[in-house]
Amino acid sequence: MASSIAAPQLLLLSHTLSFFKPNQNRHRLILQSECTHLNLRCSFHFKNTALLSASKFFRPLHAVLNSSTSLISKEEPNAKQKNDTSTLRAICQGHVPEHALSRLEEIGFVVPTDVQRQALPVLFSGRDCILHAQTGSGKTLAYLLLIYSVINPQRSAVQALIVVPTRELGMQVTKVARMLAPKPMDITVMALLDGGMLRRHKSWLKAEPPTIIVATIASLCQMLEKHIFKLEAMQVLVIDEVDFMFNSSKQVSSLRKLLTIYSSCNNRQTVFASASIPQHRRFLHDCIQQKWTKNDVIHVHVNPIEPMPSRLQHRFLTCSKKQRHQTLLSLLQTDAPKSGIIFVGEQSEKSKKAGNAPPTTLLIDFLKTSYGGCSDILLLEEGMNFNLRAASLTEVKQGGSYILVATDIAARGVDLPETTHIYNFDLPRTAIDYLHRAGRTGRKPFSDEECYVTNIIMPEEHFVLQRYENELMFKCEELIL
Ligand SMILES: Nc1ncnc2c1ncn2[C@@H]1O[C@H](COP(=O)(O)OP(=O)(O)OP(=O)(O)O)[C@@H](O)[C@H]1O
Repeated sequence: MASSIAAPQLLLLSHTLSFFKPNQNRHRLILQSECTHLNLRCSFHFKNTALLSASKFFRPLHAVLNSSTSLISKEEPNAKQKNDTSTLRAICQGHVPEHALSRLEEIGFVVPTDVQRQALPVLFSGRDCILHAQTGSGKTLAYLLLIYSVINPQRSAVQALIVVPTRELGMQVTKVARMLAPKPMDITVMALLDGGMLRRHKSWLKAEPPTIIVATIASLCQMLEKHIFKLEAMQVLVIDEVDFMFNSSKQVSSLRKLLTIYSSCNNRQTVFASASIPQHRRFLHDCIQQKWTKNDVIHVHVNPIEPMPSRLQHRFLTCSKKQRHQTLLSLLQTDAPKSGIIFVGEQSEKSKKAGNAPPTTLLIDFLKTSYGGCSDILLLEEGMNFNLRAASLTEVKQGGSYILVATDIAARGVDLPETTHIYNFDLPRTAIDYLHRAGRTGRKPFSDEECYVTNIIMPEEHFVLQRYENELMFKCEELIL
């Protein structure tokens, strides 16, 4: 860009810059208007690059340029800018540093989703928030942008903590958080997850605390109990899939302990996120009562009358228990899905004790021998070790076409945007489980591609499906093959 600036323009630029005094909040406005004057009609990211490159020709001005560009994130938007919610940049300007905004645009995140449009102003105001919006609606980016708005890269302390229920979700959130970090990274993101090398993390935490930690609760508690790091400097705490965590007998007591410790920290901001928060009024009340949030906590509930994305098409097929493998096979042959997830129920204790093979294994073996589709058939379930679980997800993400046979471990948060078909080989146990399983498809916020959720049910399960339809307000069409 600098090479396209002619000498007279540089002169004009230097003339303009000579009026700058460091620490004036108006610097950016002047820079921007002068750049427009110079016909540099490109995004502000480029304007800065152009100015910084131009500054090499004007050594004395370099310091002024650098100080003025560092002011970009601190500039107060005017009233018109404040109301502009058409782009993520417009909403985040003045809160999120320029490097993160540029990264957002490079990745292709330009237009905000509904939850981002509604929640970001609330989050930037410092208020605690319950983010309650459909699956695949972009809650992760909303809370990450809040985190990027408050952290100070110069400070050597853990400043934000995101707690997630599974290792898989943790890896995914870590990846997005790292994507927003500038290069070379002065913001570090640690994944403190079950199955990780805690000893290595311990040394890292002691030597140089990361800016952001993404953690599962068990690994996190080990570090807190050993006083490896403290919560005092933490500005933001996010609990993702909060209803799942409160419902999990393994996680709930540690979660309560964490929230209680954090409630005594100064300068705190707490965010709870999920696509399902049953009895949300009660939950809100409890949060205030227990001091897990401040009194002015806000419940951002996006599209409450439509708990699931409207472009999901729900279907069902009825067959006997014995016919289920064959029915699924016919269905796959008819649909020929490029990418799909087949959800299978967990093996009962009784079946385990009897020494039976898990239903997932039986199904995978059946599909591998009888399904001729070109997709890779992969498995994801709790019983697998962490490396195998990671390998399955990596293969799914790399391969263009996949059939993933999974238990409910893949039902929460996992983001595989290419998935177009969900099959409930076994009906989920609750309506909320249905919502999260179904929500593994339809994850491209601005796409109108049709996505299918198909339930294979036995005649006696009709009424269960109807209950889910009433509870989640959707219509399930019968499919005849
Ligand atoms: N502004 C945006 N523009 C385009 N894509 C986006 C935007 N925000 C998020 N996405 C994409 O939307 C998908 C879903 O986002 P995300 O995983 O945050 O959903 P979620 O609301 O957390 O869903 P769940 O409740 O299922 O966990 C991701 O693939 C993400 O990259």
